[in-house]
Amino acid sequence: MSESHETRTGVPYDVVVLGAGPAGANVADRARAAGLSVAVVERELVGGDCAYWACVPSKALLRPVIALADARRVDGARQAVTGRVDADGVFARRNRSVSDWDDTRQALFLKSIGADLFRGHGRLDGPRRVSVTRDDGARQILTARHAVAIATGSRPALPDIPGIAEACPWTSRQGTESSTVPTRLAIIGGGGVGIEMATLWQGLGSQVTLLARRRLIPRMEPFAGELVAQGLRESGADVRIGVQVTALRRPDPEGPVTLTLDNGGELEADEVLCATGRAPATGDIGLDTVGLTPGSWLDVDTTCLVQGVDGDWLYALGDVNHRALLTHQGKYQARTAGDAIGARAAGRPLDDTPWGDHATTADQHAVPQVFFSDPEAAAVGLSAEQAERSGYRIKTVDLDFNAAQGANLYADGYQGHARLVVDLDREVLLGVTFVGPNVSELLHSATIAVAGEIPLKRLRHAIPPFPTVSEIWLFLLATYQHDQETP
Ligand SMILES: Cc1cc2nc3c(=O)[nH]c(=O)nc-3n(C[C@H](O)[C@H](O)[C@H](O)COP(=O)(O)OP(=O)(O)OC[C@H]3O[C@@H](n4cnc5c(N)ncnc54)[C@H](O)[C@@H]3O)c2cc1C
Ligand SMILES: NC(=O)c1ccc[n+]([C@@H]2O[C@H](COP(=O)([O-])OP(=O)(O)OC[C@H]3O[C@@H](n4cnc5c(N)ncnc54)[C@H](O)[C@@H]3O)[C@@H](O)[C@H]2O)c1
Repeated sequence: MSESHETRTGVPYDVVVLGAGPAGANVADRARAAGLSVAVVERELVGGDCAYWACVPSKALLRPVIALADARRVDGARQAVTGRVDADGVFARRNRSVSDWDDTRQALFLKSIGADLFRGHGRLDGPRRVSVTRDDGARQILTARHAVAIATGSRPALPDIPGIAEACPWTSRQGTESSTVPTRLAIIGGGGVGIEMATLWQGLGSQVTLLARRRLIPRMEPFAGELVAQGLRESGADVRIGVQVTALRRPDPEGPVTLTLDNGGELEADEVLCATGRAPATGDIGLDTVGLTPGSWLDVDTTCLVQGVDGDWLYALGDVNHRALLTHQGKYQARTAGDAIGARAAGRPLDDTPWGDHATTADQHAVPQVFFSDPEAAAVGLSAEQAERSGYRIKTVDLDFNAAQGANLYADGYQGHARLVVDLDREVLLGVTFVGPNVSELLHSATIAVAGEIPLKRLRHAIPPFPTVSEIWLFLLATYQHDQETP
């Protein structure tokens, strides 16, 4: 074996973290705060997909598109907006937001907390051991006295459509890193990636066609997808719902791509973007060496311990456990698991009862999510359908936002809709959904109400300031009270 392929064995740590995305960095931080030594293994960029190819660049790209649309909704401002979005300016903003895909600052964060960074591909090598293979082939073994935390995230899942390889489709990677605006962009999939990509590329000047098998953003209330589809159509996008792509053709790699549709039609585009979900990044991380199935999502308990592995040492956080594929939930899991690792290492008892210090209870009851489309769609907790399926006795309260004067002052003819899902037995909120301009900033109030299980009688005393978009709370709660009092 050559010098560069030498295997150095047994560098000992308390905790080894696989993957330095938001989940990995946060578990490292909490484990260090508990006084444990920590190694973090990263094969690409410290910061993960979120920082370079997902949340951060997509929101940096979307913000100018939505800022312009917001200005056009206000008489007086509208007249001052005469041009289109400047794509080069938007790309420059995106490049700054991802530090030109340079992770120096994020790596310095790991250094500042006292974690050691190992660059290379990490794999489990039996219980409590991780091998790291560098790009030059050198291999090193790290051992973990207390815990290994898998935070390797997810990757785009491509659909099994004939011609997919020849078509060289974009995924969210190209959708967030491209600095070229395709003249015609076809997007397959109507989930979060599909609607955000449609909003931003239509805003940047592409002619977008969004193809969805079912309704848009189907995990939210049905009205959310309907209003987002309406907004996309008003911006000029072609939104087709109930359509399947059955084949793709791109005979000339430099030429256009043709999509065959199940309704017999064809569609030609310059690029096609697959926004068809995610697969776990667990195919090549040595799961078989600890008795787990490579390529599977990792099932975890409330402290994020992986199920089916003996000895309380293997944790999985973030996308890889498939609980909620969101940065803020991954970070929450990582903080909770980091504290649990610290407690177990010190022999302290855990509080893993619901809402305890070492329980990720919010993953089950109060996951907030915002889609930064135009209008924005924001929801926390259960939709009415999910609540009914879970056996709750519920009442829904629905209102258009124009009930609130604050909304009408925020935007002329503010269009949006809100829904409360009330648990009638306890009179607390199970879920809240808002759709409309800038509702993203309303959502945390709803998350506090849902996670805090605040009785509606008390919530009535939380007065929204006049005249803000938040006034919608006043009208929603008054409507509920009126309906309860009216026989
Ligand atoms: C287009 C898009 C937009 C999104 N927008 C939002 C949003 O606005 N808000 C939100 O909350 N969520 C958003 N998400 C979801 C969010 O990006 C993920 O939930 C989040 O990135 C998950 O964090 P993570 O730490 O689990 O994984 P990641 O961020 O994927 O990080 C995993 C890290 O592990 C590394 N790694 C993988 N395998 C190995 C290995 N074997 N060895 C060493 N390192 C390895 C990877 O290189 C990567 O750096 C978006 C997703 C997409 C695709
Ligand atoms: N702002 C945000 O919070 C945000 C934004 C984007 C993505 N995300 C997260 O990233 C994850 C991935 O997003 P996503 O939109 O890729 O996945 P998704 O699972 O949310 O949506 C994928 C959609 O593609 C459809 N689909 C799958 N195969 C298809 C096929 N062959 N043909 C047509 N449609 C097909 C599915 O029915 C589904 O509606 C999600 O879990 C989401 O929560 C979050």
